[in-house]
Amino acid sequence: MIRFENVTKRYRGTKRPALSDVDFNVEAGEFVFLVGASGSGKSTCLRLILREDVPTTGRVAVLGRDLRSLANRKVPYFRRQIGSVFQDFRLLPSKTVAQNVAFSLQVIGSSRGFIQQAVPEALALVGLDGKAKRMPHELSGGEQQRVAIARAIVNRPKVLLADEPTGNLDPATSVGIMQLLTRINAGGTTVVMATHEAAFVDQMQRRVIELQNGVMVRDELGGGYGDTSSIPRLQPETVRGAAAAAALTAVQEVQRETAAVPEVRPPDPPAETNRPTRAAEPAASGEPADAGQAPASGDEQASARVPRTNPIILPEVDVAELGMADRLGLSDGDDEEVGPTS
Ligand SMILES: Nc1ncnc2c1ncn2[C@@H]1O[C@H](COP(=O)(O)OP(=O)(O)OP(=O)(O)O)[C@@H](O)[C@H]1O
Repeated sequence: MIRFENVTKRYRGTKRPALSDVDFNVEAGEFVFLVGASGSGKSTCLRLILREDVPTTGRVAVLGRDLRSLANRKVPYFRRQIGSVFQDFRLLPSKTVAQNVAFSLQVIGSSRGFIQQAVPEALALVGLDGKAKRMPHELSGGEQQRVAIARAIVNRPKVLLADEPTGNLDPATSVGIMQLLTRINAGGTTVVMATHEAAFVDQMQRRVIELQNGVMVRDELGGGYGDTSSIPRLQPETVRGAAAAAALTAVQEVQRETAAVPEVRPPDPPAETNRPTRAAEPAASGEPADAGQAPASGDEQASARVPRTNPIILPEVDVAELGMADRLGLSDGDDEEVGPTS
């Protein structure tokens, strides 16, 4: 279905070829991950499959056609059989969800009847049947990518190319997109997906083609993402000034709380004398009540919750005085370490 024969692609003005002697064959119905570091040549592969570019040497054949001999005027017809989705969705912002999906059918001259039937079907497949009239900006990123997928498959292409389709999405949303692509593949569409998502590649155990600097270094059925040990790890590190910022926040919090506490005055003497008073009322001298007396009644407990002292008045914190700019690492040329240990 997709055949690369000793494909080398050299972009003008570059020293190193983007692809060097790449050779593989994708059969109908396969799900293939293209993996490799940034710049390894994944997108170049997809561009060659879509006939956006041609190899410098070697041959690319898709759906039985040698793309080098495909006349330019026939390229749009050829592309109708290939759906594409990208990291940045590429929706038309002024068209509704349904219009975005319908648009790809209108440009290829599909009949009104077919469009009216195919668009709702595609939106239902991607789980967006209730959102046909929404504008793209009213959707989440995951929903926008679903629209893009609906647009890519509405014409029932034989091949779906996906270039980092989850690159802009959070992990949970990405899982939904991967499930959707798996479902589309299960329906018979060949899927070729370029990705950096090691976890998905490891979990799905599909065919993996790995590129390194344009060279195909692995073609493995049921493979994982591969060796990620060379990828730098993100280590927890001390954030400069974090301790000072936390301390300032805590002080300001206390200030706010104490400022909000009403001044505590001894309660007025009760009109009646038939209730216990000693534990609830401070002594005339202002001394706190003796906690060692008889168990307090409900009233007394409520009274005991009232703060018994005047609020602590803290002076306003002068940020400049604390040298916050320095402590937050915002001043020039100051190497002083301020962190949890200082
Ligand atoms: N139009 C172009 N002109 C010149 N060089 C290009 C062009 N497109 C890509 N390249 C170069 O070809 C190499 C492969 O690029 P490609 O975009 O295929 O890599 P990639 O694996 O898809 O990277 P990423 O994961 O970052 O998308 C890179 O060195 C890149 O700089």
